[in-house]
Amino acid sequence: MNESTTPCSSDSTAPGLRACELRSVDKTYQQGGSMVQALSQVDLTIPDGAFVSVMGASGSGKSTLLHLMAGLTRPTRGSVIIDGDDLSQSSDIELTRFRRSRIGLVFQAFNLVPSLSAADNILLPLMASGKADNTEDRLRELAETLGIADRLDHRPDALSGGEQQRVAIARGLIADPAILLADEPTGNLDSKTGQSICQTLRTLCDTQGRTIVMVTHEPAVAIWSDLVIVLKDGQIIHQIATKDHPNPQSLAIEYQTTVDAERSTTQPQDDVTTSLT
Ligand SMILES: Nc1ncnc2c1ncn2[C@@H]1O[C@H](COP(=O)(O)OP(=O)(O)OP(=O)(O)O)[C@@H](O)[C@H]1O
Repeated sequence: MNESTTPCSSDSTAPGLRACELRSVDKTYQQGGSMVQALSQVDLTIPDGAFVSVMGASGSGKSTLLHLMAGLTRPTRGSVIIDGDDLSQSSDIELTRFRRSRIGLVFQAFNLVPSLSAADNILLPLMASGKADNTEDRLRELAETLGIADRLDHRPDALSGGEQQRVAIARGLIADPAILLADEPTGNLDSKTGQSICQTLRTLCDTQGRTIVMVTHEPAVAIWSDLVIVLKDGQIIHQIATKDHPNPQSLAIEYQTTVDAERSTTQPQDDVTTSLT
């Protein structure tokens, strides 16, 4: 199964509006004397307001896909269009400006500044672009939505892992970005805290129409999204509508069946190891 075009769509999204479009994207890295093809001929459209997960084995290209959407790297070939801007045509300065104003980034390791309060960490992207004036209402509103209104004066080391990730999500949203990109946002959290972060992301999508793209290895995390994109060897091999799955186990079975079917076309069944990571 190898779908050349993958139009993600979800019942909860408005038709026609596109937050993100990748057209015939290749990404090649130079590694020593050889080239590594991290992504190959990726076509993907993510509608405004969709919550999409990206799953795949280690090295399948998930982070590369996210980094391209964030403007952290450029495609070797093809176009990456975010909120109407073609990033492959942008200069370095334009890309930096784009990242600050149009992209929210959330990482597994939170990446908060230890010496700053939660409030200042959240406001950091606005400070960097000189737009931190009159942000008190926006800061309060976001902190209340994320359940950290009473933690704003604390530094990161006085916050739990879940609270730190909520601060990181608030920082990602403070500039009202076109897309929130999350790279394994629950990877450093216990499963209960991880589930509450997933629930918060779901609520942000449902109540504020946020477009979210999240890399995860966990079916129990991916089930919160609308659609799961499955990557293998730099190609999108399948998409899974989560509404077809009553629980993470059922989603895991479709994911694994897809990956195993791809494997069986390239190697004997006896060699197949079944792992979600
Ligand atoms: N900066 C880089 N230089 C050279 N090769 C790279 C670079 N970044 C990624 N790669 C290679 O590109 C391929 C895809 O990597 P990528 O990090 O996107 O995969 P991934 O699915 O996110 O993996 P993981 O789940 O382990 O984080 C891998 O073969 C990786 O070694």
